[in-house]
Amino acid sequence: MTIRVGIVGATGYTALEVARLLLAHPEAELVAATSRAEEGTSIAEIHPELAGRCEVAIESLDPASLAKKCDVVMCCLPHGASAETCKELVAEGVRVIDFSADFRLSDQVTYEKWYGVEHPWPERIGSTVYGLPEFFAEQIRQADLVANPGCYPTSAILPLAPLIANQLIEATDIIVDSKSGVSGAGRSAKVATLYCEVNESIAAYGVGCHRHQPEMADLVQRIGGQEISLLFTPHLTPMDRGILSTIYVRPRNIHAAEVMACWRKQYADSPFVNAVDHLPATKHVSGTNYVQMSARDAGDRIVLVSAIDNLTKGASGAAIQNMNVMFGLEQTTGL
Ligand SMILES: NC(=O)C1=CN([C@@H]2O[C@H](COP(=O)(O)OP(=O)(O)OC[C@H]3O[C@@H](n4cnc5c(N)ncnc54)[C@H](OP(=O)(O)O)[C@@H]3O)[C@@H](O)[C@H]2O)C=CC1
Ligand SMILES: CC(=O)N[C@@H](CCC(=O)OP(=O)(O)O)C(=O)O
Repeated sequence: MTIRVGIVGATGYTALEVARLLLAHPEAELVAATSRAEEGTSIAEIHPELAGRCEVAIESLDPASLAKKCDVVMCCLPHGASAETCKELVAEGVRVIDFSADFRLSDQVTYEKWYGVEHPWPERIGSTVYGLPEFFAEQIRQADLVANPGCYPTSAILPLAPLIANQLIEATDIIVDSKSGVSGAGRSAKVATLYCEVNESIAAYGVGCHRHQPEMADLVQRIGGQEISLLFTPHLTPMDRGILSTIYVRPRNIHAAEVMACWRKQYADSPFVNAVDHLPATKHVSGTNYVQMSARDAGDRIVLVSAIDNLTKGASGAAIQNMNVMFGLEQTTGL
């Protein structure tokens, strides 16, 4: 059986990456795509990279019709707008992978504090599986709705969670310093992502108030089983894609070698997580679904470095990995 996939929000960057990955997937096919602005065109007209390879028409969103055509829908909308659409799609009986942050957190109070809006479907906050198959594959397999992880959180949770779970580092002294390519900000026009703003420049943003800070802390706590506090600072860098996170932790009588050993044991059966001896760079994982991470002793700290591609393991590759789990395929199929 071929898995029939639909994309909502087909004009964006993550949608393009889903379509690109589906072209190489042996068990799944893109059958429908929707957009508010580009109804009546085709996905190849909007994304010329796909010309001659993918001629799916773009239609306006009708949840009932999409549910009839699809086994799973990739909902590639911004947070806020996404929850409402996910609710309608799930009500129509189709399985949904939500790319936004709307269902990732454990509780409504934290969501409304950090996102500044009322949640349209609060019953599903805290009862939607977080789409990180490295830890939640069993729940993902059964799910009607999967909350695909945030890009920065993926780069921090994978290195940190096993170290907290095994009590190898101090839980209240963690600094996550991340750099992202500009595609992380999406395709819609914003002054902050104009060429002259980002070219030849690196800037911090969201200092002390970025909404991925509670997501990282929440998930590391849930997986690690103890309360943590962390400080997260993102930076925008003049690259198309990629995230590099440098994470400063305080060891509890261990060295970097024990961190590497812990990761290798934890992720022995996780095909996309690689503890590597070299210091990872975004180029090492570009266009792939891999996470590379490494650890170094540095005075009274250990420094962890992780690299992912924000559009692949940070979004669309992770969604395909989740889809594979939901439909009983190997996690690596098509990736
Ligand atoms: N870019 C990345 O690296 C990552 C993105 N994500 C998340 O994935 C989702 C998609 O991201 P990305 O593809 O980059 O975003 P884009 O901005 O590139 O695309 C989002 C699409 O959603 C549609 N849209 C925008 N606003 C609304 C709205 N108010 N109501 C309905 N539809 C709307 C637009 O399509 P149209 O106007 O044609 O309808 C747009 O093309 C977001 O939630 C993002 O936060 C998660 C991890 C990484
Ligand atoms: C570079 C850049 O702007 N990155 C985005 C995060 C990427 C993302 O899409 O996060 P969500 O899925 O949680 O929305 C940001 O900082 O908001």
